[in-house]
Order: sequence, then C-alpha cells, then structure tokens
Amino acid sequence: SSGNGDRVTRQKRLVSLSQPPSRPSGSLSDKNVYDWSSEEEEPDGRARPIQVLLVKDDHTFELDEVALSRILLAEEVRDREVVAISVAGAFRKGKSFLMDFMLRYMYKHASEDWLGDADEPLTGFSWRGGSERETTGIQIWSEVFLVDKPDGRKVAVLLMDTQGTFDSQSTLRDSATVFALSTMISSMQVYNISQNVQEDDLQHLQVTNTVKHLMRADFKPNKKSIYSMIFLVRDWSFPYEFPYGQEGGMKFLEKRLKISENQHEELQNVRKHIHSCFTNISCFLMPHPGLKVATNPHFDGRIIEIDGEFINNLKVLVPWLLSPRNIDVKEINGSKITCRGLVEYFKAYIKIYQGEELPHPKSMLQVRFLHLLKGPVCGGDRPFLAPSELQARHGAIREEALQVFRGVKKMGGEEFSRRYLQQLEGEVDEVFVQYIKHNDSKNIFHAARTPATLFVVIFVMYVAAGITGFVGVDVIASLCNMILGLTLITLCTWAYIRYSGEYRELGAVIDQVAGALWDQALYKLYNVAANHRHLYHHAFPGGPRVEEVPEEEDQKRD
Ligand SMILES: Nc1nc2c(ncn2[C@@H]2O[C@H](COP(=O)(O)OP(=O)(O)OP(=O)(O)O)[C@@H](O)[C@H]2O)c(=O)[nH]1
Ligand SMILES: [Mg+2]
Repeated sequence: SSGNGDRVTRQKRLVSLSQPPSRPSGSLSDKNVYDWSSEEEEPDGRARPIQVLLVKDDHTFELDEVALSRILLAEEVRDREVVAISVAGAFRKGKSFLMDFMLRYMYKHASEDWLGDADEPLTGFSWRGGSERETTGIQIWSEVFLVDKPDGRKVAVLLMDTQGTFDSQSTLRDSATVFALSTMISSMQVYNISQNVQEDDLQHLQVTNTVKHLMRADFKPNKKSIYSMIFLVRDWSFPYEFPYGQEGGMKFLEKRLKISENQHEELQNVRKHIHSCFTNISCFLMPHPGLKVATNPHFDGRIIEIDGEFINNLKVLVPWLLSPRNIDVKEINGSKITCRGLVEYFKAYIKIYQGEELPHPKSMLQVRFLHLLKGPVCGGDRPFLAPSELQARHGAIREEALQVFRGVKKMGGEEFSRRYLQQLEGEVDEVFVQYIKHNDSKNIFHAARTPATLFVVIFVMYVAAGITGFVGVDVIASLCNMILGLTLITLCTWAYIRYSGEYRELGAVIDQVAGALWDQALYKLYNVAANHRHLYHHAFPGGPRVEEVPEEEDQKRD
C-alpha cells in the first residue's frame, strides 16, 4: 500500500502543517503565535521535533499549547483515535537514537526494507554522543502518522521523545514530572534502561502511581485506563542467561517482578505498585550496538557501523512496537482518546504540576492515610462513631502513617524530608478536624438539637405566659408571648433554610445560638445536680452516688 499515493497525501499534510496557525481566540497573545511561525517553522515545511513541554530555568513547566494544538488539531488527525508512543528513562542512554529508527519505520510504512540504506545517516529527533544531556522537556514529532489497523480503523500515531532523567541540571522533581507526564499521556511508554533492571529503576515507577491517585478525574477504579510499559534493556550482556528479544525479556522481567513471601516489604510494595499501575508490562533485551556507536565522536548513525546483532534485534523490536497490528489506542476511563482529547488531557495534567498538588514523597502516604481513616472508620456511609473512639483510632492511624513515612526511603535527604514530615502531621491533623465535623453531623441528636431547643423555649414561654397572665403580671406575660412568637418565626425560618439550602449563613447563626443555649442548659443541669447532691442523698439514702461534674465537660467550657 506504500508508495507514491501515500507520499502525496503526506506531503499535502505537511503543507497544511506549515501554513500559519489559525489564530486561537482570546487567551494567547499575538506574540506567541508570531514567534512560533517565524522562528520555529522551517521554510521547507519539513517535519521535525517540536518542543511541547519546556522545563524552564526556575524548574517550572510550560506547555506550548500553540505548537501542540497545531500538530494535534490539524484537520486530518484531530478526530482520529490516537496512539502515543513515548520513550523515557535515564539521560544519555540512546533514547533519541532509538526514536529515529522508529521514525524510519513509520516513514517507510512498515515495509520490509524500512531500515533503508546502510550508509544513510540517522536523522530525526536530535541525538549525539557525549556526556552532556541533549533532549529537554518533551518533544513530539511534528508529523502525526495515519495508520490503517488490520480491522480497518485509521488511527493517528504520535511519537514522543523525552528529557532523560537524573541529569545534573534538573531536580528530582523535574525528572519525575517529565517521566510521569509522558507516561500519563502516552498509550505506550518505552522505559529505556541500561544493562539491567535495577531496584531504583523500579522505584522510579512509583511516582506514576502517585500521580494517578492525584488525578482523581482519571482514577476510576472500575473503568479501564490503559497504561502500557515496556522495559527496554539496552546493552544487555547476558544473552546466555536470557536471550535477546521479547521472550527472553519477559522471562527476565517475570523473575525481576516476582513477589515472594520472604522478600522485604519494601521490595514487595514496589512490585505490587507496578502491577497495579500498568495494564500491560513487557520487556525487550537489546544487545550492545558496538564500540563505534558508543565511543566514536564522528559516528552519524549509519547502519554499516552498527553491530549486526543490534540491527537484527532492531528489526524485531521496532515492528513489535509499531506494526499496525500491535499498536493500541490510548484509552482513559474506558473511552478511546482522539488527538483532540489528548490535547485536553495534556493541558489538564500539566495544571496539576503547575499547582502545588505534586507527587512529593508525602502524597502517597497521605492518600493511604486518607483511605485508612476515611474508609473503614468514619467515611461516607459509616454510622456515627463515639468521639472518644474516633480520637483513639485517629491516634493509632496517625502514628501508623508517620511510621510508614519514616520507614520509607525518600528522595531529597533528611532535612528535606523533615519538612514534609511536619507538613504531613499538619495536614493529617487538619483532616482530623474535618472528620470530627463530618462525624458529628451524623449524630441525629446533634442534628435535632436546634429544633429541640427551640421547641423547649416555645413550650417554656407558653407555660410562663399562661401562668404570669393568670396571676396578672401582664407585662411579663406579653414579653413571654413576644419571645414565643419570635422563637416560632425562628423555627420556621430554620426549617425553611434546612429544606431549601438557601441563606445558610443565617441557618448557621440559628444553630449556634440554639447550640449555646442547649449547652448552657445542660451545664446548668449538671451544676444543679452537683450542688444539690446532699439533697439527692437525703432523698435516696443508699442510692447510687451522683457522679462529679465530668471533667471533660469542664474543659469544654474553658
Ligand atoms: N551503549 C550504547 N550506546 C548507545 C545505544 N544507542 C545509542 N547509543 C549512543 O548513546 C549516545 C546518546 O544517544 P542519544 O540518543 O542522544 O541519548 P538520549 O538518551 O536521547 O540522551 P538525552 O537526550 O541526553 O537524554 C549516542 O552517542 C549514541 O550513539 C545503545 O544501545 N547502547
Ligand atoms: Mg535524547
């Protein structure tokens, strides 16, 4: 199916890509639009990598919405379901290099000879030798490829290259953000690691799970979201243990991700997390590309200089990742995402990083804590719990949460994590106050307090007005009647507010006054009982002793 016809349509698309962007209404300044079209667009309109996520010097992130929209909202692709393929992992490990082979495959329309001439330099996403980082932020290829799946659907394939993690210019948070973001956005994340799967490679993945929890909109346990993760091990040097390729990889990874009982809990948790995070996990073992690739500064990517073994495996790997049969459309909460939708998700996700809700080490524990407390103890539909019991359980769970926090290995050092410990404590206590209120609201006596108090006032006033009227003290009688009337109006107002949900501030005032009255009355009763204990004993000699005024009650009044 490849050949001239397709080439022409692609050319057409490139032309339309290079036309000036349609001016987005409102929010974006003219300058932005102008900058993009003049500086970044190459005159011949050739496809190239486009920086869509910028990591700025002050470690903030910026999404280039204009550039992103221009690629993903182009007429031909915007309503197509999207397959987004991303490569991420530590810096300087050949990610962009691999991406360029993927580009070749896409441009050759999956034909047999996709690798092309043996002495053709490798171009596309910028790659190079050396020890300093090359790719920054997230770049996507300006051409979105349209591919016919075997079932007849036409899907859009997007290739994404990402900044390497753990370079010396980025903070851990930058790295984690780029990694997590590209994982959330892509339908398949190729996790590029060197030589072996180490424990810290696995721990790194936990960040993603935290992010998923934070994105509540995207975290509906009963709806399926597809997150595929492919561990791509470069420079694999033990083919005698596990052979190169996907099968050897799967066996190797199975062994690495196995959870066994005698494993330390931390190791078990990492593995459980990974399994819960990703719908599909697989692995591919790649051989070393040869010393020319790794050490020759003049190497320009021509196949002739790459080890045959590497090329043979590349011929398996790339079609395995990209052949029309194997690509999967991005799915979030059970629905397939189009290019247009992906732009929205991109925007939504980046907001989370720009805000303060970050996947810091504490968040994971906080989430866990909230589940513990909210779920089984007093959340949602659980019945009212005695305040003392709630306090006790809070103490236990709080201690557990802090223990977990102290026990887990954290990024950023002692001093850094102490700050988070304090913050965690503060937040946990704040949440507890919320829960006390939530729990109180379930006490039906609590809810009935206001009307009951008002009824009592009405009743007392009614009786008082009757008696004083009968005795002839008219002034007091009419005063009582007036209070009775006012209280009646208050009661009606309160009922209306509760029923309609309007004027809630007024409702709160009524509740407060009634509550104070109620407390006063109770307190008076206690006092009276305490002060006249001798009368009680006088009346019921040998009866049970009346308790002292409970200490709690005293403190409450303080
Ligand atoms: N050892 C080894 N080197 C490789 C491999 N693939 C590419 N390289 C070399 O690694 C160097 C870095 O390649 P890049 O593709 O720029 O690496 P990157 O991971 O994109 O680097 P950053 O963008 O800085 O994160 C180049 O000199 C490549 O020739 C591989 O499989 N093994
Ligand atoms: Mg790179």
